[in-house]
Amino acid sequence: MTKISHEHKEQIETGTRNLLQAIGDNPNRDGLLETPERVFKAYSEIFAATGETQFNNYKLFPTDQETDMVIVADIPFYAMCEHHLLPFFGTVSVGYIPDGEIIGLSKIPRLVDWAARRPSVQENMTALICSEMERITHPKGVAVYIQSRHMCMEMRGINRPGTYTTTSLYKGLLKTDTLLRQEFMMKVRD
Ligand SMILES: Nc1nc2c(ncn2[C@@H]2O[C@H](COP(=O)(O)OP(=O)(O)OP(=O)(O)O)[C@@H](O)[C@H]2O)c(=O)[nH]1
Ligand SMILES: [Zn+2]
Repeated sequence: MTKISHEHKEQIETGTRNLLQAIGDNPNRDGLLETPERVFKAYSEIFAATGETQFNNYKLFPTDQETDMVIVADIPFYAMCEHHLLPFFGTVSVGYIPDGEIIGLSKIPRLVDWAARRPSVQENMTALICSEMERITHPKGVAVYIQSRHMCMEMRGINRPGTYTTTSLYKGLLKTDTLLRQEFMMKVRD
């Protein structure tokens, strides 16, 4: 994943100082002196895949075995909502029915991290993981299910701690075959 370029370091640091000043704090007090640089470092990680449209860090293996469905369930993720720049976090479950090619299993959590490391909303993150699984593995079907808590709904605004939002997207056989879809949901839902 690319990082925020060094030429943008100054921009983020100045922005952070302005923000601290605007909320009524003093960016020059001891406790805040290194904060702008820390924010730059943190955002470099948290937003590392901003603007990237294709996930490239994967490996495929040919297979002539018949496999009904491969599921990687409960992959933890942390992302930032694009409306408030506050965290939303939870788990992603990905299922797919291979068609002659399988993806290295660890690449699925890597895909989830890549999709999460940009300002986004849960629905778009769900769609991005799903469309990249389709593009990369050319499967007979894909399912993506996300369960997430949104800090913008918990620590401000409507203030509803503990509420969960679920989103899902089904393609191919997992959209058209109710039994397969039920099997996926049974395996990923507690
Ligand atoms: N659909 C969707 N909405 C989200 C997501 N993250 C945050 N939101 C919502 O984005 C909306 C933004 O609404 P606005 O009315 O523009 O912003 P706001 O005044 O801060 O809204 P409140 O949160 O209701 O105080 C809110 O309803 C948030 O709950 C997400 O991942 N998906
Ligand atoms: Zn939000």
